[in-house]
Amino acid sequence: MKKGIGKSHSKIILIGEHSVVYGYPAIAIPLKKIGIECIVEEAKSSYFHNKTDTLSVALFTALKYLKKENAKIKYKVTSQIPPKRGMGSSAAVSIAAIRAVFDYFEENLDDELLEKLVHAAEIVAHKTPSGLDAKTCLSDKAIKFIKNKGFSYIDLNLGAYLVIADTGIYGNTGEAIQNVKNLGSKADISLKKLGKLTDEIIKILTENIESKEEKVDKIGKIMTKANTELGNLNITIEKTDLFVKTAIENGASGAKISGGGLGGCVIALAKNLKIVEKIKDELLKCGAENIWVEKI
Ligand SMILES: C[C@@](O)(CCO)CC(=O)[O-]
Repeated sequence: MKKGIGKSHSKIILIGEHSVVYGYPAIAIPLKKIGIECIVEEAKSSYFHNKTDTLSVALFTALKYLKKENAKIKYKVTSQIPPKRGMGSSAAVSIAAIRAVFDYFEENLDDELLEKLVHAAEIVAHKTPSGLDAKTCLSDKAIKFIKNKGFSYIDLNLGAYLVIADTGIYGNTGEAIQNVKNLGSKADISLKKLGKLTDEIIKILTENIESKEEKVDKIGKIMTKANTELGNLNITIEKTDLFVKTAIENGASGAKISGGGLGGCVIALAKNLKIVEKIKDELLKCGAENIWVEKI
C-alpha cells in the first residue's frame, strides 16, 4: 500500500522565548532523542479537512500546496514529545506531517519550503510564531535565532547538563503571547532585558578565557534572571516557580521556564551528573511528571 513517512525531533529554548517574537535574539537546542513520526497512507476518505488542530492544518497545508486537496489519505502519529510543554510539539508535528505528505506523493521538499508550510500551519496554533521552534526542530545543532533575520549555529560545548522537568501542566503559547501583548508598553523593559541577557550568554559562549565551570555558573545565573523577567511578563506559574527554586537550592547553576509558559517545562543547568541526580530526585518529589537530561 502507498505510504509516506515524515519525522522530526523536538526542541528546548535556552533563553529568549517571547522576546524573540519582538525581534530580540534567542538560543534554542534541538532534542534529537525526543521525536515524532507521522505515517500517511491511502484511505477511503479524508476526515481531517475541516479540523483546526495543528496536525490537520499541517496535512491540509501540504496537500493544498501540492494541489492534492481531494486526495484520500489517513495518518498515524507516534510521538515521544509531550504536547503543550514548550518542547516544540506543534512545530514538530507539522514538520513530520508535511514531510509525510510530500513523501507520500514522492515530491521534493527543501527546508525553505518546509519552514514556509510549517509557519502557515503554526499560525493556527499561535498567531504570531517567530519561526524559532520550526528552525530548531529542523536543526541538528543549537542555534542563535533572530526573527526574520535568520540563524547561526552555536557551539555550546559546556560539558554540562540541562535537566528538563515537565510540570505536567499544559502550557498555552497563544494565551501566553497574548498576556505579553496585553501588557503593552509595560512589557518593553522585560523584553529588552531578555534580549540583553541572551546577548550576555552568547558573549560568554564565545569567550575563551574562562573555565567551563565558570561559564556554566555565569550562564545559569543569567537563566535565573531571565526567569524573573518571564515572571514579570506573566507567563510563569506557581509550579514553575517551585521547580526553579528547588533546582537552584539543590545545586543548579540556574533555572528557568522554557517555551511559551503558563505551564510546560522548567530547565535547570547542572555542572555534573551528581547535581543532575539530586535535582531530578527533588523535582520528582515536587511533582515533576517527567524529566529528561540533555548534555550541552
Ligand atoms: C513563546 C515563543 O517565543 C516560543 C514558543 O516555543 C513563541 C515563538 O517564538 O513563536
